Amino acid sequence: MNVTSGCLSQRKVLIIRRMTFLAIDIGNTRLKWAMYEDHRPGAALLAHGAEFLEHIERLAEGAWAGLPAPERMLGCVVAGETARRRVHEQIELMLGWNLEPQWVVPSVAEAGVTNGYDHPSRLGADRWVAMIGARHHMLQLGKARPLITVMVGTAVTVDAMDAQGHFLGGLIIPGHGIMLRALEGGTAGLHVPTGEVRCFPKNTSDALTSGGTYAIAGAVERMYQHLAEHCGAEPMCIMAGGAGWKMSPSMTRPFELINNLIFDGLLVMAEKRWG
Ligand SMILES: Nc1ncnc2c1ncn2[C@@H]1O[C@H](COP(=O)(O)OP(=O)(O)OP(=O)(O)O)[C@@H](O)[C@H]1O
Ligand SMILES: CC(C)(CO)[C@@H](O)C(=O)NCCC(=O)O
Ligand SMILES: [K+]
Repeated sequence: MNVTSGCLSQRKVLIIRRMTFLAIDIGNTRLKWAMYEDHRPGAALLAHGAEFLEHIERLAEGAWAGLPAPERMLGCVVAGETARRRVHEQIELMLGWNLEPQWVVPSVAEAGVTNGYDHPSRLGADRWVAMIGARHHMLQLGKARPLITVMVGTAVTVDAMDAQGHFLGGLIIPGHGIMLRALEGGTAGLHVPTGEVRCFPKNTSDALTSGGTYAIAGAVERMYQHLAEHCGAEPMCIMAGGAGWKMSPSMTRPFELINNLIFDGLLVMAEKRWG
């Protein structure tokens, strides 16, 4: 009898403390989502997935069907108002989900990071969230240093923060895919298969693939130099994005590859918002 009631009350506590959290990242090409057991860094991942933007309408009947109802949701969107509205529609279709969707708007300061952009709210929400996630990672690993956050996706961004967590500014460059498509579209004779990254490319395929890769690696190297000189200290570098690993062999400085940087940033922000 005692044992049974003990189990029951334990179960009750578990149910009360459940704060399931849905994180959504609407990028330039794909929507990525992740369901966590709680809205704090390190929370257990319950489920995750990705959909091309043209397939957002599949979410409610597809990947989200059968998921536990999230208690809260925080998202990050760079794909524009229409994509955001289409996601709201999917959330509304979910039976039993009673969510007030919240979306990150870059501000002057959040979660220990300050924003040096001329117009702070015009900074891409993905860059803001990634920097907050990256700084959280750095502080967990050790002491505060200048920090470069690189995101390798449809576009590439290289963002610099000083050791105090002030965002100094950053670079936006075309992603590898856009660079190659621009060359294919803008020249008469460049239609070749993907090549290898080489120091001295001797065919068109290798020349294009290496050119794109070293354009990205070179931008990171330059930002590293700017930030090291500005701060008088060696920066740490954190790299994220689906194609980050492809850049690894071509990078010139030590860096850390982090898989779910945007989700990590959203978890940090969610904990600050909701405790
Ligand atoms: N060898 C490579 N080196 C660097 N980048 C690459 C390479 N191959 C592909 N990419 C880039 O990686 C991108 C895919 O990365 P990822 O999956 O993070 O992006 P996505 O989810 O499609 O983009 P977004 O988050 O902007 O929606 C492609 O768009 C391409 O530009
Ligand atoms: C630069 C991208 C496209 C990278 O995803 C995104 O962060 C964005 O749309 N930014 C808005 C412009 C800016 O950050 O200055
Ligand atoms: K609903």
